[in-house]
Amino acid sequence: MGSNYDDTTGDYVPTYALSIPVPNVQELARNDPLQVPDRYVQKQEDRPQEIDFCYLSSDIPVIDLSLLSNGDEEQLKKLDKACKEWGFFQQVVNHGVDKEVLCSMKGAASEFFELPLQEKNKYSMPSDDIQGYGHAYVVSEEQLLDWSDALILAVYPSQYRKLKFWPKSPKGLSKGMIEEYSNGVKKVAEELLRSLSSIMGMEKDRLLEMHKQLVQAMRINYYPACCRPDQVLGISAHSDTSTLTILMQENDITGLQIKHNGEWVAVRPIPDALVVNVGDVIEFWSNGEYKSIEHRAVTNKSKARISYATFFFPHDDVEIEPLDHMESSTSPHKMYKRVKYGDHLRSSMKRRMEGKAHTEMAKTGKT
Ligand SMILES: COc1ccc(-c2cc(=O)c3c(O)c(OC)c(OC)c(O)c3o2)cc1
Ligand SMILES: O=C(O)CCC(=O)C(=O)O
Ligand SMILES: [Fe+2]
Repeated sequence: MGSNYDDTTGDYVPTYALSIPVPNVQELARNDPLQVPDRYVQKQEDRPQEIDFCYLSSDIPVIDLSLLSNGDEEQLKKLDKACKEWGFFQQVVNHGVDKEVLCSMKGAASEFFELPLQEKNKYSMPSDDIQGYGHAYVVSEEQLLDWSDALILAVYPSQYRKLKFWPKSPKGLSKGMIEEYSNGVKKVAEELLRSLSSIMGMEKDRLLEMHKQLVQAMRINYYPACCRPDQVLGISAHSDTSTLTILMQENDITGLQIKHNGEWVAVRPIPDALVVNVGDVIEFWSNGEYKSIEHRAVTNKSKARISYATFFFPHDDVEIEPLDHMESSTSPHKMYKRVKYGDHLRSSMKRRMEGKAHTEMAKTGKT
């Protein structure tokens, strides 16, 4: 497992997998809005089809964080059910992150993406890093590509930050702004981890302690409008390698879809709600009782969409394996092999995002 010296902070920061440089999609769409290059056209079976509305967005569980943090039994039951049946839930009310902070983050990020390419490229992601502006998870010249660009930043612990990738303009997407937003969603994640600890039959702080150090990274996705939204994917189907992911989406553009009982369900945004999904680490610790959710993002013809994913995950050295007490009558043995978290994260980054392939491989220990 590697680390790199960061000359802006003087710290050693973990390094990740190589990614092959690919064109900027926003520029591609701007230069030729009526064409989709072949490399972005998905295989027939992966293309977003019309969803037949077997499940509706409104079926996705909604959790009230303020009730949950007061130990409300009904919300705890709802959380347990949401994690078991969906791996995914929306919090509408009382998540505690100031609406102004959510709005400022959105305004600042759209200003960033509107900067000229030359300006944004000052923060360009090197091929041997996962931080910066560009594309991660591109592992072969033949791989089909997603219709999006991203800005990825490690936020906590602060020594993982590489400040050379933190935008200096526009002023709005400043260090202070990113920290304010990140501190807000961190409190939400910590609260949820306490409740998850309880429903997994442990002391409230146990899950947090098991991280050794709660690592937090942010990925701001930019999906340009696309003339053929039926042929491309904004982000291919995947589950997050995190413990939990908190996603903020635009209030008025639908793009996120989750796989539920084999069907894709559109997650229509609820204004100012934070969307939360269970990541692979919870799936492993819970011995598969709570599943990391497979999800993807689709594009649309008329509007660009921006989404803000914050990943929370353990320190690289933490050994992840199903907890002894999570072996149950339905899964009487440990379904996943023990793996160092850093190895799981890096091996998932060495592969293209492909649904839940990496959690399936973790069952055999061949990640
Ligand atoms: C030190 O800088 C970083 C470390 C890790 C990440 C990061 C963590 C993830 O868990 C993660 C992820 O789960 C993911 O979904 C598969 C993803 O792509 C959509 C990530 O880019 C990602 O990054 C970031 C920065
Ligand atoms: O844009 C979205 O709604 C999904 C983004 C996502 O899945 C991710 O960044 O991991
Ligand atoms: Fe994701």
